[in-house]
Amino acid sequence: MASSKPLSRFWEWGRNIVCVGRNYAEHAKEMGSALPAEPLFFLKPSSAYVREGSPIERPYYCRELHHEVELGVLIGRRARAVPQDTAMEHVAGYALCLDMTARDTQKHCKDKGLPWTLAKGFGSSCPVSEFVPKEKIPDPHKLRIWLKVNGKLRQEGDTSNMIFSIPYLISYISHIFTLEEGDLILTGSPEGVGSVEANDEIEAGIRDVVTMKFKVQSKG
Ligand SMILES: O=C(O)/C=C/C(=O)CC(=O)C(=O)O
Ligand SMILES: [Mg+2]
Repeated sequence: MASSKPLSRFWEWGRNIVCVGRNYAEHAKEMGSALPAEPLFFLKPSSAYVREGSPIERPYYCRELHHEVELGVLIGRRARAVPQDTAMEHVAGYALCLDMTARDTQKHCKDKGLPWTLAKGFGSSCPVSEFVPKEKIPDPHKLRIWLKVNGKLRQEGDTSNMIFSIPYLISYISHIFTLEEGDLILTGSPEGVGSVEANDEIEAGIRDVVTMKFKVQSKG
């Protein structure tokens, strides 16, 4: 377990949340989506952050709220058009993250060719664990990430199965816009995504590194 105190300043700064999609072949397959030739990404507002102790809230327009467990990469130093071979120098550390998704809304957006903001960017759509400094994770591509709902295992994946590696993602994104200190990159979900209901408890972890628990808000 990470023994260090969380560096909450990273979360409090309220920086950008950049999410990568379809970065695991098995998840793209379960969604019936083609594998991306280049990274697919979208943004969440910083108000999407939620820390342990606060609930995940289902947006009023959503009937099918899904969990996606993902490794988060926290940027520690500004990255502007950086090459892959120095990209990891810009990483401060990691966090476990959930990319909570209004799946029915996302399907509607996909069908209509609309952006995914309603489906992915609502308040509390980005629960995060405590911050894990990079020194505690020698190789972020050798991690086991998992998620349980009410004690039952739903997702378990290995970060070695990412289609686009972390240096590739940092380099790619940094050629489109500058990544600032405190920005968080969600690196995509492995397979096994599924629905949660009011009062469900989500527990998730990076094996031997960190765990976190969140409750889904009851209705009313
Ligand atoms: O392909 C789809 O229909 C949906 C993909 C996602 O929701 C993308 C992600 O957020 C992900 O892969 O983690
Ligand atoms: Mg995702």
